[in-house]
Amino acid sequence: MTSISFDHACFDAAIVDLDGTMVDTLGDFAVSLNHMLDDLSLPAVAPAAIEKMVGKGSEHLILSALAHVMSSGGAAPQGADAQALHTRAQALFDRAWERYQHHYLAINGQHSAVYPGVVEGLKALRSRGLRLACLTNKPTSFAKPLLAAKGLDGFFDFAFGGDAFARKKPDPLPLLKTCEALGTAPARTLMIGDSSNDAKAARAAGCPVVLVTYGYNHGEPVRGVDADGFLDSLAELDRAVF
Ligand SMILES: O=C(O)COP(=O)(O)O
Ligand SMILES: [Mg+2]
Repeated sequence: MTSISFDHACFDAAIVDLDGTMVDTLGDFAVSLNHMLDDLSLPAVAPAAIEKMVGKGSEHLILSALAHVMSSGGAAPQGADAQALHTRAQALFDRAWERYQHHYLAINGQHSAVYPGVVEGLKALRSRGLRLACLTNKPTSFAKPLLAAKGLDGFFDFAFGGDAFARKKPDPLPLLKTCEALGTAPARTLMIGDSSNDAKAARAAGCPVVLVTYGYNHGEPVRGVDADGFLDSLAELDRAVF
């Protein structure tokens, strides 16, 4: 159940996160990363480990996966060992990114599913006259075909990826730029996400923020994050926000 209640007159627009909020993309991440690791003759990484690495963009995801398998998936090394591991992972980055991009674009959406309640929630927001933008940390070239493949693109006036602006969430810049594109004030633009990244960016930008309880929050309980409310399904937006 939801613990929020907003008057719809509070909002002119909503900014909606993609991975972990609208689409469960863990399968796409696992397939693409493991093809990439195989191309580099490195061992595979389990989806449970990948889930904790998602949300901070592709560069972070690739470096985390490389470091994870290069440390044999054991306890994260500390201090000088961690630095040495990061340097080794960084040395493989360019080749890894090229392989990852190749594989991701080849399978984009095939191992992913729209979460229950998403379409109902987006329809409710639109029917109240809110403008919508999708704002994700994944590259725009991955995000746009994914939204189209899942039939979600028609809801959005804009779709911006992690490479659309100079900095990614949790920096407030992408939210402020998205509000600018939408022509709405941050205080009247609701952020809907699944992680502390979304909430921190929203707080710093001055946007109200609600988080879904089913996504990826870097392996931490999402209800511990500072947000204005939590939703078990975007379908709850119909009752919670209006
Ligand atoms: O890190 C990613 O690629 C996913 O990011 P998102 O949760 O902002 O959509
Ligand atoms: Mg997310």
